[in-house]
Amino acid sequence: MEKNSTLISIQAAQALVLKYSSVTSVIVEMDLCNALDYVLAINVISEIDMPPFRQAAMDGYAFSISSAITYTVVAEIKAGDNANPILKEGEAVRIFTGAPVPTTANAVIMQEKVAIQGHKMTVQMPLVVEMNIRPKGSQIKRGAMALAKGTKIKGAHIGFLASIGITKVSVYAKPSIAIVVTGNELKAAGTPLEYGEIYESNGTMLSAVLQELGYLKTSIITVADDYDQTKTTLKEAIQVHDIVLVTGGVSVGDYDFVGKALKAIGVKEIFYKVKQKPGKPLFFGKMGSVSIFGLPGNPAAALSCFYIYVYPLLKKGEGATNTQLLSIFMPITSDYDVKGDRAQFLKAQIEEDGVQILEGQSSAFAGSFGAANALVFIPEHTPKIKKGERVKTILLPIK
Ligand SMILES: Nc1nc2c(c(=O)[nH]1)N[C@H]1C(S)=C(S)[C@@H](COP(=O)(O)OP(=O)(O)OC[C@H]3O[C@@H](n4cnc5c(N)ncnc54)[C@H](O)[C@@H]3O)O[C@H]1N2
Ligand code: MOO
Repeated sequence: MEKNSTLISIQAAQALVLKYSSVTSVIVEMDLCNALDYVLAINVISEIDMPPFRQAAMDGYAFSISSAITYTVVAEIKAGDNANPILKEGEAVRIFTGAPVPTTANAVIMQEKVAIQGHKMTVQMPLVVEMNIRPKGSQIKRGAMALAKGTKIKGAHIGFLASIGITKVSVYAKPSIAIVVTGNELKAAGTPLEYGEIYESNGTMLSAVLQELGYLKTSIITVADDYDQTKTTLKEAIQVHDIVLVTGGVSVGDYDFVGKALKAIGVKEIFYKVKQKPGKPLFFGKMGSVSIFGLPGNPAAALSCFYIYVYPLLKKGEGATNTQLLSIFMPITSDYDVKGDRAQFLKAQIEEDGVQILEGQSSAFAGSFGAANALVFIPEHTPKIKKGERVKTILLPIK
């Protein structure tokens, strides 16, 4: 990492992150019930027809339509019954939702639409062949694709795959992610602060945000502002993780050891410093297949950089084609004076009539991020934005 590297543009930095990241190559088989938020690596093919038999969709009566309007009820079939009685003309069975419809019946009438007298059932509505019968395989046929490779597995997918008897799926392994927080001033919450200390929050925040995105394999490692310790810690973290997010120590101060340490252990710098606010001192490097981000220590800057650069890398790893966060153009709700020349990401809240840029834009303040559901992107050299002007609004992937 060179102190005087030229700042690169946001677009160039984003392109480099994608260039140096790839779809996760490790595929693991796992129990379906644990597969939430994993990305399917191999298509799932259904081994059964669903439904596996002609299924009653209503509680009522099943019969074969004839010219008669009154039928004799000869049997009862409920869900789970293994029964397929042969119905003669004029005969019906009492049937319940989910039960197998006899092969010899071609209609189910709901019980609200019949009159019953003893064993006689009289239909009180026009009949249509196959009414209220879910055809065998109508949801999915045996041999058809149930879920395509590349799908991020949601709760509904798990339900559908369970319905066709799938118990295991092959998914891309999730990367293991180290969050290395640097700084002598950092103290774990729970103990009183000495003068000059602050509570560590970047590690906790990034781990929570990763968890929100479905990445649970994270470890938070703390290191003091000490060159040798920083080197050893980073080396160890890189050896056993796929992605290393370092926060703090990436700027130019005498005690900012991250860049020097990364260089000394052989991390290849892909870029350092981006023409943006916040997050100017952002570092991205590679060591073998491991991606290393040096995020700024300022919490809001670290989180901005996470969404703009780390998120796309994670999406690429999942095999997604759209790796950036979704963005839309929206009018801003009041005039905004832009400070500085760098392109900016401003914490913002989408409201009914547009997007509001929030108070508290300092990269040291994490609080306003909590109120934000979007980041407004302001291109470089924009002095002022007038109320109603449409601005690029990046939607945050928050729950
Ligand atoms: N002479 C210059 N000074 C600075 C520049 C510059 O260009 N020239 N850039 C500024 C900008 S912009 C940023 S951003 C910061 C980034 O610095 P570092 O990444 O080296 O971060 P630190 O100095 O270690 O910390 C910055 C700030 O954040 C607090 N911090 C750090 N880690 C955590 C944590 N885990 N949890 C909570 N808070 C944390 C730290 O105490 C500092 O207050 O550099 C500027 N300086
Ligand atoms: O670029 Mo720094 O991230 O503004 O505070």
